[in-house]
Amino acid sequence: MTAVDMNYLTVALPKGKLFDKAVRMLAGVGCAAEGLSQDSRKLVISNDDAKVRFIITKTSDLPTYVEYGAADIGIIGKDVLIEENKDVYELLDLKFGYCRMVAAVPQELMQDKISDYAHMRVATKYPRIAERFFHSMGIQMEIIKLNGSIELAPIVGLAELIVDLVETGRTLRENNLVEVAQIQPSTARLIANRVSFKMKFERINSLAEALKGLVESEGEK
Ligand SMILES: Nc1ncnc2c1ncn2[C@@H]1O[C@H](COP(=O)(O)OP(=O)(O)OP(=O)(O)O)[C@@H](O)[C@H]1O
Ligand SMILES: O=P(O)(O)OC[C@H]1O[C@H](OP(=O)(O)OP(=O)(O)O)[C@H](O)[C@@H]1O
Repeated sequence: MTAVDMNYLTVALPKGKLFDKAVRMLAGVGCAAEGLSQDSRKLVISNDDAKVRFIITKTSDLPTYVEYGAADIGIIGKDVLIEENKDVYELLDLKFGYCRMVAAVPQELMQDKISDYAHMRVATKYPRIAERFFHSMGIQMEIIKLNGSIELAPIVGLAELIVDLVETGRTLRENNLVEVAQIQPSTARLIANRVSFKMKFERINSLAEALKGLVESEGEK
């Protein structure tokens, strides 16, 4: 079966922090498959009765699968959606996976104002977001792209600042870093391929409506 099989809905799920809750929410609106787990080595899991198949992708690749129509819909963090900048529809804020993108520095490098950091080096997994933020502040910076453990960079002198996600603040604290700017809050979003949204409108729209109802009922608890 190919991704363009009109009878199937292909749903992309990101491996990692958002996976379990995304699976639970989809199951809550009747979109499920047996054995759907990120511990499994299987990357495609189908439910032939419900005519749905799930694909499990690396987080940062998920918008690409949806943009190209290899998946009809997907669930992904707003941070990744902005960073990857793909041509997809954002259908719904699923209101989980709360975190925020911040700029942070080692305590001893704290300055009075953000412009005092001009021309320093910024380590980040999110170069587009970092670039855009400093540009909007009228500050020229050198952006260094890393793939994880960003907090290490200022400790070993690779960069003076970082732009990274903060949830509890524990990672910043334990590495003696302090926030110097809030950049962007993030939650998980439901996204759709533009063509799929038209061709499979009934199915995608009713799923999005059901998820919206679930989000609202969870918000009331
Ligand atoms: N504490 C947190 N740290 C990072 N992301 C978080 C956190 N809380 C929620 N999120 C959300 O979860 C998404 C996925 O995070 P996760 O750490 O699983 O992926 P990743 O680290 O970007 O992927 P990979 O490990 O493949 O590089 C993030 O894009 C963000 O939207
Ligand atoms: O505020 P906290 O609750 O401490 O969470 C924030 C940390 O979690 C994420 O890292 P992750 O675990 O995804 O590892 P990574 O940096 O290697 O991607 C993020 O990049 C921070 O390092």
